[in-house]
Amino acid sequence: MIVYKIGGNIINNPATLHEALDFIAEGLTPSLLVHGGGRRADQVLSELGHAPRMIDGRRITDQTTLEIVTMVFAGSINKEIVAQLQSRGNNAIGLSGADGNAVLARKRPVGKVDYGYAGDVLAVNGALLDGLLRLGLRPVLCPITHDRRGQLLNTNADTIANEVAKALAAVGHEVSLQYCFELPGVLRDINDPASVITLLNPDSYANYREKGVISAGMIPKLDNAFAAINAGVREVVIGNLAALREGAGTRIRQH
Ligand SMILES: Nc1ncnc2c1ncn2[C@@H]1O[C@H](COP(=O)(O)OP(=O)(O)O)[C@@H](O)[C@H]1O
Ligand SMILES: CC(=O)N[C@@H](CCC(=O)OP(=O)(O)O)C(=O)O
Repeated sequence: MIVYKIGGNIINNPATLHEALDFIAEGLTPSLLVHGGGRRADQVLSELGHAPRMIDGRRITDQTTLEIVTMVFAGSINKEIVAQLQSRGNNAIGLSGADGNAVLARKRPVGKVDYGYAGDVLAVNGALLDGLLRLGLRPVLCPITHDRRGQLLNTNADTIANEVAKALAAVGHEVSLQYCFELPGVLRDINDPASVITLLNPDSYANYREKGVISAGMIPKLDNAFAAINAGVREVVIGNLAALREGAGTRIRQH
């Protein structure tokens, strides 16, 4: 089983989005899709005069931001992707974390940083996702979660992908988690697409992070990737569409 995650830069470029959806729709292995859309949310927030704020790749989500990102992630992006998959013969079904209690979260406690309405995942409804897959549906999850007390929350999409992969691994599936973004992998030099780090383990990750080689949105992506591997997900691959097609990109190892 494959859990695909497509990120903000893929979604913002119609050509790459269509290419990614072609690739996902063609696959014969059962799969789920988790999407982000951080770039689109940034644009809409700015257009509405509400400046986006991020720390370490995670959004500070105040009440107005939550309302806007819900419209963007659970509304337009999720429904556009579902409609595009339908046009490719895939019976896709769009879900926020509140739908079918797919992803239960709790508001992140205020620590050094107050992230506002950011959700930390408590549980993924693996039985629901498994059931939808058995019906021949392709679940498409957006990064809006809920706390079961009526509060919607904003959760990093990489985290959702990782939690979904872990939940499916926990019910006995062999899961490959594939993060599709705009670069051919994690790079030693962000300006050199040929500098792909083909294998990362916790030590080399810590080292690259210390040197500032790995930063911004790549930090939650890799934190999640290591958490997934430690929880029984068979493989995690990070790369662009070409890399994923060829089995290239960056692979995450436990040691
Ligand atoms: N060493 C690195 N290699 C590749 N990308 C990196 C690296 N360090 C930081 N990044 C940044 O991480 C970003 C990917 O994270 P993010 O924007 O959250 O991804 P997504 O497109 O999946 O939403 C890249 O666009 C890049 O700017
Ligand atoms: C809490 C938090 O940071 N949520 C993310 C959810 C979207 C996301 O993760 O989108 P990408 O995959 O495109 O980065 C955000 O609001 O941007």
